[in-house]
Amino acid sequence: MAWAPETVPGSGTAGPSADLGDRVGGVPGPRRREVTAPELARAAADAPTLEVLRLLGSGPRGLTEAQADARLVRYGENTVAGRRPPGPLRRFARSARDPFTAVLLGLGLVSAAVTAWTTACVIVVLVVVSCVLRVTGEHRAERATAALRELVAGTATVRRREHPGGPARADPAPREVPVEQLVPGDVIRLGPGDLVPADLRLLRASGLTVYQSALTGASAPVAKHPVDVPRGGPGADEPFERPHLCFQGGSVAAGSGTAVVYATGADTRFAGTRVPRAGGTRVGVTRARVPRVGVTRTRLAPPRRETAFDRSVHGISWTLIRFMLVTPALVLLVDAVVRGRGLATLPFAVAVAVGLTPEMLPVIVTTTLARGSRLLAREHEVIVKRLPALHDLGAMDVLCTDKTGTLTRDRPMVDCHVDPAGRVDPDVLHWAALNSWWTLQLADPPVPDALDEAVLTGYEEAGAREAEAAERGPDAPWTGLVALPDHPTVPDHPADHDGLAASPFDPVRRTSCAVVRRPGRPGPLIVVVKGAVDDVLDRCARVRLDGRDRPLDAAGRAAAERSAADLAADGLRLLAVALAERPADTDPEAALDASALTLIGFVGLRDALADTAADALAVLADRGVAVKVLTGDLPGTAARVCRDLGLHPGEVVTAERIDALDDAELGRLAAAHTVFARCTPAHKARIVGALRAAGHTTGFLGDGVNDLPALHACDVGICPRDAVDVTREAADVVLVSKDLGAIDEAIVAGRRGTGTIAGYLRITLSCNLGNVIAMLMAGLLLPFLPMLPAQVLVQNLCFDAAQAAFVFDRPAAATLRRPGALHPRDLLRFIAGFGLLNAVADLATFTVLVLMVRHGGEVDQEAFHAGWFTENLLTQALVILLLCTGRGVAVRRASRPILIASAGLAVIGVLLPLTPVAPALGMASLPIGYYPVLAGVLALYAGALTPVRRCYDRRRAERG
Ligand SMILES: Nc1ncnc2c1ncn2[C@@H]1O[C@H](COP(=O)(O)OP(=O)(O)OP(=O)(O)O)[C@@H](O)[C@H]1O
Repeated sequence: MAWAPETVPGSGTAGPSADLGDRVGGVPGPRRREVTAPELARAAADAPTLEVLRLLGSGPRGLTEAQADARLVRYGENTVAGRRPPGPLRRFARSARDPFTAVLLGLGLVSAAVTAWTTACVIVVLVVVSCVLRVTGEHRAERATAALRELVAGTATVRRREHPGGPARADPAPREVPVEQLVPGDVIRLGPGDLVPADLRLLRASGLTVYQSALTGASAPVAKHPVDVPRGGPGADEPFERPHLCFQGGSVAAGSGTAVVYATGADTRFAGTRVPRAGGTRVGVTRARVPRVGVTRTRLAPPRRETAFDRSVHGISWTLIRFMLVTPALVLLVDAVVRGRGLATLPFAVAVAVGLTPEMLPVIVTTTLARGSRLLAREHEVIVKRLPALHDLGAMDVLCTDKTGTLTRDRPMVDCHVDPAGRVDPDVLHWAALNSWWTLQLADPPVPDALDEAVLTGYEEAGAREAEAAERGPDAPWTGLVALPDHPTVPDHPADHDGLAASPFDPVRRTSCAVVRRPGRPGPLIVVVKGAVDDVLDRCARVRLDGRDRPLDAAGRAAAERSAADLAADGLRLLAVALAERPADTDPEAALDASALTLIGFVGLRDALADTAADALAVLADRGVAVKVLTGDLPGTAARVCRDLGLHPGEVVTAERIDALDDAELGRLAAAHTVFARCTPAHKARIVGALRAAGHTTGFLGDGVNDLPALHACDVGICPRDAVDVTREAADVVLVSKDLGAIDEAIVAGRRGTGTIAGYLRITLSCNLGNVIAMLMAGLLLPFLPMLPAQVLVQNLCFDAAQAAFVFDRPAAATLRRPGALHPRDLLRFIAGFGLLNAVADLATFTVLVLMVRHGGEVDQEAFHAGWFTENLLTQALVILLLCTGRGVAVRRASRPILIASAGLAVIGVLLPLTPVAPALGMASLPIGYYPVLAGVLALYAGALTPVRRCYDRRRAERG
C-alpha cells in the first residue's frame, strides 16, 4: 500500500502538512511524494509521537467519520488476504491432501503404471466423490454459522469525530466498530482481553501488558507504554520488543491504553510474517484446523495440544493406513509363493488394498460433524468454530468452569463495607471508591471493570442515602460518606482528590492501585490498594482498628482472614482495602508498588446467579459430566455459590495446596474434588492439564482474559457470547444465547456425531476386513482371482455410496447418556470379531459357489465372480441394517436413509449380474438354485450376527 502524499521523517523535505482529512474534504494539498507502508512502519517505530500522528493525518482525537470512510474505500478492509475463506477449488485441493486420499491416489498411480485403467479410473472416481462430499459438507456448515458469527464478531473501541470541525472541545465519545473497518489514523482504546486489531503506536497506557505469543512464541505478556521520542531506544532492532508498539496478533493481558493505528490488513507485520494458511477441517493424521467464515481475525492460540479427537481419529487413521500399505505387498507375496503368479496380480492386490480403505471416513467425519454443527447453530445458537470440537464435546467427561460471568451474572452489587474486625465502616467504601474512580479515570479502559463500577455505584447510593438522612435531621448518624458542615475534611466525591497514578486490576497480581493526594494541599501521597484478600494481606504490615493503626501480626492476620471468611461464607465476593502514605516528593509511579500497607477493611459484593446455571449443572451431572469450579475468589464464596446452584462443593482446594503438588498428584486431587479457589490463570491451566494427563477429556467454560491459559490447555474450550474478545477467539465453541443449557445440547450433538462415526467405522471396517480375509483365502485356494479388480472396486463404490446414509443415522439413546469417544482398542476388538464372522459367511458362500457353478469339473469363473459379488453386497446390506443401531431400525423414521441404502445395495447386488453391464465387468448370470442357498447362508449369518452383537453390547455396558 502506498500512503497518500505526506513527508517522511528524515527525508529532509518536510513541507506543509495537509492531512488526509482535508483532502477528503475537497481541499487540494500540495503534491508530494507518497509515504509507503514500510516507511510509515519505520516512522511509527522511530519518529516522535506528533510526527507519527501528522504523517497519518490524525490527532489524539482520531479521524472524522468522513476521513475514516474515505480511507476505508481507498485502503480496503482491515483483513489479511490469505485469511479469507478459501474458494471451492482451494477447498477441493485441500481435501485431496488428506492421507487416505493420498494413499488412494498412490494406488491409482500404481494401477495406471501397470495399465490397469479400469482400476485407476474407479479410484479417481472414488477420490473425486469423496472430495466433493467433504467440500459440500464444510461449506454448508460454514453457511449455517455465518450469521451467528456476525453476532460474535470482534469490534474495536474507536474515537471518531462526526466532522472535521467538531466537537472541538469535548473528546469524541468512543464507539465500537467492526475491526475490519479500522483504517490507518484511527485512534483506538485497548482494555483487558482485547485483541490487538492492527499495528499500533501507543499514545497512552496504564499497566498495559500484551501477549505476543502468536508473533514471537514467548508466552509471558510484555509490558507496553508510550515513548515520545523512541529513536535508538532499547530493543530498537527487535520491533516486538519496542515498548511503544503493539502488533496485530497480540492481545491485552492487563491494563489499558490508547493508540493510533498505523498499519492495517496486509500491511501489518503479522500479515507480512505469517504464511497465510486457510482453515479447514482435516480428518486423518494431520492437525485439524478451523473452518473460518467471513473475514477472520488473528489466531492467537499457541499450537493446540493434541485433543481427544486427534487421539481417536488420527490414531485409527494411522493404523488403517499402515494396513492399506502392507496389504498389496502381502497379497503379492502370498500369490507368488502359493500360486507362482507374479506382478500380473498387482491390480488385484491394489484393488484389495482399496477395498480395505475406509475412503469415506473423512467424508463421514466431516459431514457428520458439519451437520451436527449446523443443527446446533440453527436450533440452539451454539457456534462450533472447530469441527472436531464437536467430537470432543461428546467425549468430554469433565467440564471445568470459572464462576463469575458463567455461573453468576457478573453484575455485582455492594452488599457491605466493614473494618478488619467485621464492623460496618463507611471509610472502607470511601477508599475503595477512590481507588475505583482513579483507576477508571487514569487507566481509561474501553469497558469499565464490573467490580469497579459496582463499587462506585454502591458508593453513590450510600452517599445518597446519607444525604437524605442528614436532611431529615441532625440526629441522623453520620457515616462519613458525604461531607457535612461539621466534617469538612472528608471530600464527598473521589474526584475531589487529585489522582496521580493508577494501575488497573491485574488477574495475576489480583490487586489494583491508585496514588492520590488530598485536595488543595501539597501533602503526602496516599496509596490506595484494593484486591483479593490474600494478595492485599501479603502487602500489609499494619491494620486499622477503631481508628488506630497497629502492627499486623500473625494473630491480627488470622483475625482479618476469619472476618473475610465469614463474609465469603455468605457468598460475597470480597475486596480487601489497604492504604499507605508516602512522602510528597515520591514518584507516584514508583508508589504503585508500595508494600507495608495498612489494612482498613473489606467491601463485600453480591453477584446474582445466572438464571440457567443450576439447571445446566444438573443436566451435566445426568449426562455423566463431572463439573469442577475453578475460581479466583475465596473458598467460602465459591462453596456458597456452588451450594446455591445445587452442586455439592465438598472440601474446597486452594491454590496453595495445588502449588505443593506435582502434576500426577494434582490430577488425582482434581479428579476427586469439585471446587478450586484462589486460582490464578496459571492454576486454572494446571488443573485442566492435570485432568487431561489423568485421561479425562476436559472442557473449560470461561469468559475472562484470566481464563485464556486454561482455554488453551483443555480439549474443548467453551465461552459465552459476551466473553472478552481474546477468549472468544481462543474458544472452540461459543454459546450465543444466554442459556447455559445450550451446553447440554452441544454435548448431545457431539455424542450423536461420535456415535455415528463409530457406527460407520465398525460396520465398514468389519465388512472390509471380512472381505479381505476371504479374498486372501480364496486367492490361495483358487487357480484364478476370486474377484476381478474392477469388480472389487465397483462393489466398493456401491458400498461407499450406501455409507453416505450413516450421516443421517440416529445412534441409540444409550449412546447419548455417557461421554463417548472413539476408542481405537474398543473399535479394533469389534472389527476383529465381526470381520471374522463376515469372512466365515463369505467363505461359506465361496464353498457353495465352487460346488454350484462347476461345468465339467471346471469352475465357471464368471458365474463365480457374479455369485460372490451378489453375496458381498447382500451381506453388507444386512450388516448395515443389523449393526448400524443394533435395534429395531425398521420402526424408526430417522433411520429411513439407512433402510434405503441397504435396500439399494441389495437390489444392485442381485440385479447387476443380470444386466448387460455384467459381461463387461466379467460376470455371468447365476443358476437359479444359487439364490435360495444364498438366502440360507444369509439367514445363518444374520442369526449369528444378532446374538454376537447383543453379547458385545452387554459386555460394553458392563465395562462402562
Ligand atoms: N477490579 C478489581 N479490583 C480489585 N480487585 C479485584 C477486581 N476484580 C477482582 N478483584 C479481586 O480479585 C479476586 C479474583 O478475581 P478474578 O476476577 O481474578 O477471579 P476469577 O477467577 O475471574 O473469578 P471467577 O473464576 O469466579 O470468574 C476477586 O475475588 C477480587 O477480590
